[in-house]
Amino acid sequence: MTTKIAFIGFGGVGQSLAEILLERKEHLEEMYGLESSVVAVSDMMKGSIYNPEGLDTNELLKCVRESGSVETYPDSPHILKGLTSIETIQQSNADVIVEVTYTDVHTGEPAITHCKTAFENKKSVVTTNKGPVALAYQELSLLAEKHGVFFGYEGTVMSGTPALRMPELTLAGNQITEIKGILNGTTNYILTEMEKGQSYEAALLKAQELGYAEADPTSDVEGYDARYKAAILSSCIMGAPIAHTDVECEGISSITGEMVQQALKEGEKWRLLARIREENGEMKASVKPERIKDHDPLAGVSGATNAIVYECDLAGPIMLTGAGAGLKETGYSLLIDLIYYQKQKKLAKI
Ligand SMILES: NC(=O)C1=CN([C@@H]2O[C@H](COP(=O)(O)OP(=O)(O)OC[C@H]3O[C@@H](n4cnc5c(N)ncnc54)[C@H](OP(=O)(O)O)[C@@H]3O)[C@@H](O)[C@H]2O)C=CC1
Ligand SMILES: N[C@@H](CC=O)C(=O)O
Repeated sequence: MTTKIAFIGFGGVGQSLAEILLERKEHLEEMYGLESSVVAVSDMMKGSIYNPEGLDTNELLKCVRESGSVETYPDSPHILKGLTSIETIQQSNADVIVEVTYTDVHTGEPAITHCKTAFENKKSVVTTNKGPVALAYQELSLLAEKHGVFFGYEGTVMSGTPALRMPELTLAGNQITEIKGILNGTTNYILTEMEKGQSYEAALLKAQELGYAEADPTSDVEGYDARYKAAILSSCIMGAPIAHTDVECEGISSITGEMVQQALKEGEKWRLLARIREENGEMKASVKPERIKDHDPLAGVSGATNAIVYECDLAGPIMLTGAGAGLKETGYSLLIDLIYYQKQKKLAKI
């Protein structure tokens, strides 16, 4: 049965998933039985469109890229334009809501409300928005369970690199005692560009152009994005919810070009490191720039690549490295969730 999809937010990541679904259509149907149809898009500035019978994704992407609005899509008897995000979630016939609005690093809204509304209307959610998972994971996963729907959020930590499913599935049975890593692509890109002599400002601009940075890049450079990711890892992987405000947080805005060059001369590199560990029965987490030795595996992680180390009591330390940001990579993280949604549907769990 065709999975009907509604996009709430249609920026870089949303458009990238739409493109992947188009390009891989046959492969997804043959390999995973994932037949999908985009029925709606609702975006703050790019407008809103709904056709219960499905939209032509090629045409949709053409409209948004050429005119900046999905509402230039040709009219037809079934098409409805102008629904708000909440109306789209409540009134459309979508099975899955792809929540890809901006991450608000203080309140998690409006994404938390989008997810709740979807679950209460028996719709599944896949999202790369860190707000709902960092701030309301317990409540939202219980709500999804209560309504028998799926909640996928793989891309909220390290985009398309399976930083959440790998420990949950492949490292199952271990007790994970500590997690540390580089969890923000933008700041790692800036620091490594500064190592090559580039200025902080020029590197940040490039990270924005490449689609790595948050809508407001303060979230990246002040560490708030990585702080959300630390909170997500603590509740989803360590099983210990921690308030994001309890994560010690310092960004990279005070790191100067001179500091970066001085560290290099002394055989060290600056990296923005997140650490989550249990101390005296209490979960502690921090995000801060640290100077690490050149031979530390984390020092070799450059550009928008991220890395994470899980300290496992049985398997020992396991390090995973891969993209931490990027439109295609993050679009792909949503595809992983859609494939898992499809698997659950097949098992009649949802
Ligand atoms: N880019 C990346 O590498 C990664 C991004 N993420 C997360 O994925 C999400 C999407 O990222 P990305 O596509 O890069 O961001 P963009 O800023 O490109 O896209 C977000 C879109 O959401 C729209 N939007 C904002 N608020 C609302 C609302 N209330 N209702 C409907 N639409 C809204 C924006 O509208 P408009 O601009 O038209 O006003 C924009 O088009 C973010 O939460 C981000 O943190 C996660 C991992 C990696
Ligand atoms: N802005 C974020 C995007 C992914 O979460 C980053 O740079 O890591």
